[in-house]
Amino acid sequence: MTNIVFIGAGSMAEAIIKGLLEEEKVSPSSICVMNKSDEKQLHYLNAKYKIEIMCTKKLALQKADLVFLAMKPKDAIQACKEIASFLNKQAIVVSVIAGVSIKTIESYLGDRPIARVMPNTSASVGLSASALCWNEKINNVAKKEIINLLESIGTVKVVQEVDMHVITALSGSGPAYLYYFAEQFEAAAVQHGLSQEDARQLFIQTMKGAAYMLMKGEDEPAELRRKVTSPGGTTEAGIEQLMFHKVDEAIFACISAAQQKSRTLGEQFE
Ligand SMILES: NC(=O)C1=CN([C@@H]2O[C@H](COP(=O)(O)OP(=O)(O)OC[C@H]3O[C@@H](n4cnc5c(N)ncnc54)[C@H](OP(=O)(O)O)[C@@H]3O)[C@@H](O)[C@H]2O)C=CC1
Ligand SMILES: O=C(O)[C@@H]1CCC=N1
Repeated sequence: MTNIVFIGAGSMAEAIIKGLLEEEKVSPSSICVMNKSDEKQLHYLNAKYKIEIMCTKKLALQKADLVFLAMKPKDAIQACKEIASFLNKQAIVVSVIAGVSIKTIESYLGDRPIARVMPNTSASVGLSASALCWNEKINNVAKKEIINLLESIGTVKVVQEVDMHVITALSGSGPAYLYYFAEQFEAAAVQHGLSQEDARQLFIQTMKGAAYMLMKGEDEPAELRRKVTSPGGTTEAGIEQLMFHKVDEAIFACISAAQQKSRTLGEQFE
């Protein structure tokens, strides 16, 4: 993939660009990024990553091998209309847009190779959990190239498109839930007298250690929890409060609402 164009220059585009460049999978000069109007953001990206920003839409898209659609769902139709006539026939379109189906994108960009990926912002440190699906126009060579490229920003799971809504809710939005937990646990520890610095460091390391234990996969999550929870001890007292306050129901409602929002966002454009 020698020429990559990003349509959209926000958080997700930057996270992917940062991950790709850090892995040296592509050179800065092979990436061109454009947005709707925020020139300051383009200059920031150019200064930080040395990627191209002054590209002419028509020329950049005519020679693009890969085009990332990285705008909000509400801007997707307008953006697709703006690029449709300039895209070359071979260009592979990779959409990171939440909710919007491949079929909808095909209806604006025509019958061409289109993939949909749901990454997350941990792409910027090479730790995205990306889910990927595609239409039948993507050949095996292109599949391998896309997977190879996305592996430079984290793990890649090839999935059925129908699963993308719940995946968006789980791992696309997921980092935000964990940051929310970090905020709340830190605040609670500070209210009980710990310094913010100590609270943050201890909680981060706790999340990292727990994630590592889960990754090793030697025990189920429930068994790992049991090993921490001494009968009549502190963990039991804490978990009882999580159960009393129905955190399980809150988490179910969180995933339900997020996946439903993904469906609704997509349906708006069908
Ligand atoms: N943020 C996240 O954690 C994740 C986001 N996503 C998906 O990624 C997409 C982008 O999200 P995010 O990066 O957070 O959004 P941002 O708001 O940060 O960025 C959106 C970008 O799209 C640009 N844009 C809007 N309209 C057009 C247009 N017509 N032509 C070119 N560029 C345009 C904006 O330009 P300007 O600023 O000039 O208006 C801006 O650069 C969304 O669809 C989201 O669902 C997926 C996974 C995770
Ligand atoms: O909040 C959003 O809509 C996007 C999609 C997944 C993460 N952020």
